[in-house]
Amino acid sequence: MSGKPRLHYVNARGRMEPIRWLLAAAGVEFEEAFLETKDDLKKLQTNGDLLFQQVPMVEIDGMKMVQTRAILSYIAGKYNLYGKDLKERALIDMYVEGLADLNELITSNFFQPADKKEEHLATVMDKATTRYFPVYEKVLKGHGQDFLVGNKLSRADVQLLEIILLVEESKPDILAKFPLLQSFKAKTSNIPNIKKFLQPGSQRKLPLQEKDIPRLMQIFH
Ligand SMILES: N[C@@H](CCC(=O)N[C@@H](CS)C(=O)NCC(=O)O)C(=O)O
Repeated sequence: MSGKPRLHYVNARGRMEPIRWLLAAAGVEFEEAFLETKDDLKKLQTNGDLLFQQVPMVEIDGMKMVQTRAILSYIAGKYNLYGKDLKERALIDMYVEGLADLNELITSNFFQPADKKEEHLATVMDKATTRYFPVYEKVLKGHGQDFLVGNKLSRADVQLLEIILLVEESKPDILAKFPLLQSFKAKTSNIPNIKKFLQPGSQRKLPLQEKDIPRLMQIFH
């Protein structure tokens, strides 16, 4: 055992990607064990390694943690990315849950029938522009800091940057009307640990391709 957290998931973004992002932002090196087949998943299930028979699973500090949100909370708490008190934590949780909702909308686009994808994506982008991004723009404005909460980086900032970049893959000008989010993006992308994670060849995963979907379905269904 190297002592590094060991991530068990498929070689794709999915539910593990925010965990990769958070560890990278915290400057924590991690190892990945990719599930290639349904048998790999079955093996973990049979060994009793997965509390609810599901991944993501992260081996960390002698635990085999499952449930994405629980894993993220643990990492955020451990690496001081979760606010300085309960009130800051409450704000961080609200901001993060909003981002999780937006992320879910984006991800659901993959599962739309081919002839509905374009229309669905337009609806999602509209929601991003009218419901979600205005909130973060307003928070940054009201708060007057480079970060969403307090005056230091938190898991909310890390997840906001992840989602901005994700949305920009479908709509590169999505931040056109959000000047504070533009400077937020520029500044947080330049934080050394994050900058490193954004370089090609890091453990950050590429967008899911249509051709990968059958392979992932075969493992999970
Ligand atoms: N609430 C869980 C859901 C985990 C989940 O749905 N995992 C899927 C892969 S993304 C899975 O393991 N599916 C296999 C199964 O349910 O048997 C979390 O957030 O971690």
